Amino acid sequence: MPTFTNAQSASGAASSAAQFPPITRDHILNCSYDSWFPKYRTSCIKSRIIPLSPEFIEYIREDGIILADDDGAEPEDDEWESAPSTFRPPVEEVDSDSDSDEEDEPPRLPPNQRFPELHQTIKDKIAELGGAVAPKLNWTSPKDASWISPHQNTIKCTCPNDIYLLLKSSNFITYDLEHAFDDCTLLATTTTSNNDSTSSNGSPPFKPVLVLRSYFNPHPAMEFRCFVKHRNLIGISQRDLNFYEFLRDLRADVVARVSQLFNFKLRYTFPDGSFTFDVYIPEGEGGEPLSHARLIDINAWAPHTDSLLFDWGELLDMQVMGPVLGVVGTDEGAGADDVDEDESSSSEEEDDNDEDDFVPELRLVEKEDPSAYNFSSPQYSAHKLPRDVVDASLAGEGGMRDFARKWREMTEYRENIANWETGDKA
Ligand SMILES: Nc1ncnc2c1ncn2[C@@H]1O[C@H](COP(=O)(O)OP(=O)(O)OP(=O)(O)O)[C@@H](O)[C@H]1O
Ligand SMILES: [Mg+2]
Repeated sequence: MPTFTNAQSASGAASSAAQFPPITRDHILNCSYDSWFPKYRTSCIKSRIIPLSPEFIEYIREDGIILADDDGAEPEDDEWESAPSTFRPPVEEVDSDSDSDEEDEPPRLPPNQRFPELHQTIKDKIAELGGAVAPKLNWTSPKDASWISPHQNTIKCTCPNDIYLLLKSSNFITYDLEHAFDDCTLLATTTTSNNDSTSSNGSPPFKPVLVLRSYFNPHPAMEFRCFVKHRNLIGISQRDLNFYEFLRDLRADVVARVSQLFNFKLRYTFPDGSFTFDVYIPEGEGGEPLSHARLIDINAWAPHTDSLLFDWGELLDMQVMGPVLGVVGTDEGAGADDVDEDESSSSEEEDDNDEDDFVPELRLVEKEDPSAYNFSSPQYSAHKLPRDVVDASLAGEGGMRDFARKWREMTEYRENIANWETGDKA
């Protein structure tokens, strides 16, 4: 969900100056997976939504990574045995062996002891979804942490520990917990709080959920982000900003499949008139080049949503017709619920052939397009760790273990030097 400089499009820089209509907490909440998935279930990837307890959120937030120890995996050597389920990145923290004025914290328990029911539910849901899932929280997936995955640089998870490792290693996930409402320009009138993302008792001001989606191998060329303004589909952009020659021949089919999903499902039913949605379009069957578009995600019409090959400025300036017949109001201004269910269900199947429809522009990366080459660094590189870590993770469990040992030696060596220099020899 968040945009970060290295992941942004070449046009992204201009978006900061763009004038967005007021953004409310409802606009953001309407894009939370649990808000829209039940309504569009038949167009989505098979998913399960698991409400998260405060203990789980605390676990995700805290430093250090303690994984469950109930998966039956036996440590292979003594080094690993000394730290069977704990791997701590080098964060600033007090060494438990060193003298400290601070009170000793009680030892942290692994997830299977800390929130056993939730841990079991996650196991059960993974099994229900066929044994492999792609996780996310309400808005955001941990795609910046795929480097640490044991499943070849993907967000594929086959056990709860895979999920914990991804969630705890991801900076993007922190966005959901700490910054989800940062873009809001209108404060909630019914609460005394500002748009802080934590309430006075420290829990998020929304119902945190873990979303598990049945895992498949998406072809990145067939992922698109679609922009909706005043209930008109105005633009479609490739999500993966590489050049794919074969997409040229599929232009008309891509627009047709996206329009079909939009007109039949989303257009009059989504609570806001302006939003973006992400789709995946699988290969077709029976002579059809493409199958139905699947809804992957819905994102707010807000600066934190990456506009990819469009510029937010041009999307905001684009002139579209006013409210479409049968829809009451638009999302201009504070109101978010501008269509009710009765209206939406009656008009859902009727408008595929609206003659006055805005023709959406499909933007693809062209062969000589600087967008494809403008990235001096790969996506999410700002969130990656040193090459050593990546190599270690790619080398599988053994590689990570070896890396953990080297890391430990390195930090111990540094601590010894530091202690020695301050005269506090270890
Ligand atoms: N079920 C799935 N199986 C495999 N990969 C998936 C699945 N669902 C999503 N993905 C991959 O994960 C990527 C990110 O998913 P998603 O769009 O839900 O994350 P996000 O954090 O909301 O992204 P953004 O910040 O761009 O809005 C998708 O582009 C897709 O490549
Ligand atoms: Mg998203």
